[in-house]
Amino acid sequence: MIEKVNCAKKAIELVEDGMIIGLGSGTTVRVFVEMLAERVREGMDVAVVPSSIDSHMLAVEHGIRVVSLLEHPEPDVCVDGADQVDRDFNLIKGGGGALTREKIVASASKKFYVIVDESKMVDRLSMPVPVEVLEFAYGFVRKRLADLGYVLKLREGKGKLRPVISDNGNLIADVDAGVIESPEEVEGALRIPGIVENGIFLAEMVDGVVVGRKDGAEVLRR
Ligand SMILES: O=C[C@H](O)[C@H](O)[C@H](O)COP(=O)(O)O
Repeated sequence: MIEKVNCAKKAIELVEDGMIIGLGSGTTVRVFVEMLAERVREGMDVAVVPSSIDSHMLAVEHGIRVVSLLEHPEPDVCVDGADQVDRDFNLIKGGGGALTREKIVASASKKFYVIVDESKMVDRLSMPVPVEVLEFAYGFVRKRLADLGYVLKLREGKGKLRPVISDNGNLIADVDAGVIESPEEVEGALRIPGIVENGIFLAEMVDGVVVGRKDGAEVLRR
């Protein structure tokens, strides 16, 4: 937890008065929101474009002004967590099923900063890749992935029978692609009609990674 706090503290330094902030989702973002709310109470004027219903509610509960991507199609900065970050800054995201809106908000923003504790830093991406799939296409997508040697598994929910449904009304599933040698290749292979989006965020999107450790945090840039 202290790692997340240190990480969020450092990320707050990247935020300036008057900014529109693309807001990611997840537990690290939650800590960031708490600190951002403090700044807002102190008089900082910012607004957020949330990437999930969860983040939207969180911002509202903390008294942070929420705006839409329709009004602000190019936020100044996006701050979001990740499930894994490799040595080149490729990411896997979507552990919370928010990958599609997160990828949209991160792509739309002028800068994209990833906030993680050091346990997320890995040599190579290796966890199953979250995907959002149209229910209509599920059988086809599963077969196409099996033909490529990948196993697709529907996400098991908590407090709900499967499948987990995204904020956009689609299925959330995970693709086991083993240890990923080439994130570009796997990301390309996951571009199948019916997969709305996949959880590989290529390094070219990332402006910096804020890594939280027990004794502080640092911003790594490419
Ligand atoms: O769908 C969820 C998001 O991609 C999160 O940003 C990611 O899962 C990291 O979340 P956390 O900060 O809770 O580890």
